Amino acid sequence: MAIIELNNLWKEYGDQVVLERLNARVEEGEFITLVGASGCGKTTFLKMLLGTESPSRGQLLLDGAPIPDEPDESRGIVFQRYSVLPHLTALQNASLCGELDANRWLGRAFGATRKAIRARAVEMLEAVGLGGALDKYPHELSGGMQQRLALAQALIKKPRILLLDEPFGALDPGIRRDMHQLVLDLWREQRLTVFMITHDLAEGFYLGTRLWVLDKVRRDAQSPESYGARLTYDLPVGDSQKGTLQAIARNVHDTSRLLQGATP
Ligand SMILES: Nc1ncnc2c1ncn2[C@@H]1O[C@H](COP(=O)(O)OP(=O)(O)OP(=O)(O)O)[C@@H](O)[C@H]1O
Repeated sequence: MAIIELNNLWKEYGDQVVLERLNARVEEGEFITLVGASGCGKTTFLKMLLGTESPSRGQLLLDGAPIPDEPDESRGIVFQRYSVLPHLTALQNASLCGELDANRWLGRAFGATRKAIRARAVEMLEAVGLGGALDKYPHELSGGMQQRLALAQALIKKPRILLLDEPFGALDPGIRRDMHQLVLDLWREQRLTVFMITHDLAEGFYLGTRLWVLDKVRRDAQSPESYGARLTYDLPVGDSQKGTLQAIARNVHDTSRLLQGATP
């Protein structure tokens, strides 16, 4: 059975159609990279996978059942901007989720429970290359290190699905390459299913096992909100012929201009 299934999935906000008629099946272990013009609905789709937004029409299924309408342990997420707490050290940040689970009121665990939570946090921080920075505060970490910490936090509860919303967008090219390797290693070692948004088509082709393009097929310059984006390409990795790359770039560019109010 597919881990994720989209059946005629739509998302609307009031009169604005953001996503329309999405259909796809994703098997466990796939690495989907998502590209599309700014405002096309990529983050909205990720939020539906996370459970903080729900479909307007159609179905979004996890293991054949509707996605729970709250985030849970099966899905972890990393955003573009650092989502770590500034007043906690790396180790405290990574332990926080477990401590909150153990004691909702105090946000602290005690005794053997605390020891186990800390051990898991250290293990995860070592896995993302932060073993030497356990006691550092976020402002003492570089941008890349902060994203490593966010990854550790997202993976601490052993999710099956990892959602990445342009996690490397704010990083320098050299650091980005290191992060690519890290994400590929984590994906393989932890047998994750990954959905990653990127603005960088080359990154999408390089990292994914499958590339999705969200784009508006129907366009109305007078009323760009009447139509939503659809899945216009669903390509296996390696299908990186120049013509395909150029066609995708052109379509995404046209949609960008439309969304920004320019005549396409
Ligand atoms: N909670 C909301 N209420 C109303 N409209 C929303 C809401 N969330 C998103 N939208 C609208 O949905 C559209 C898609 O937004 P979304 O953030 O998913 O785009 P995106 O493709 O991720 O863009 P970017 O690449 O710039 O991050 C936008 O027009 C946005 O204004």
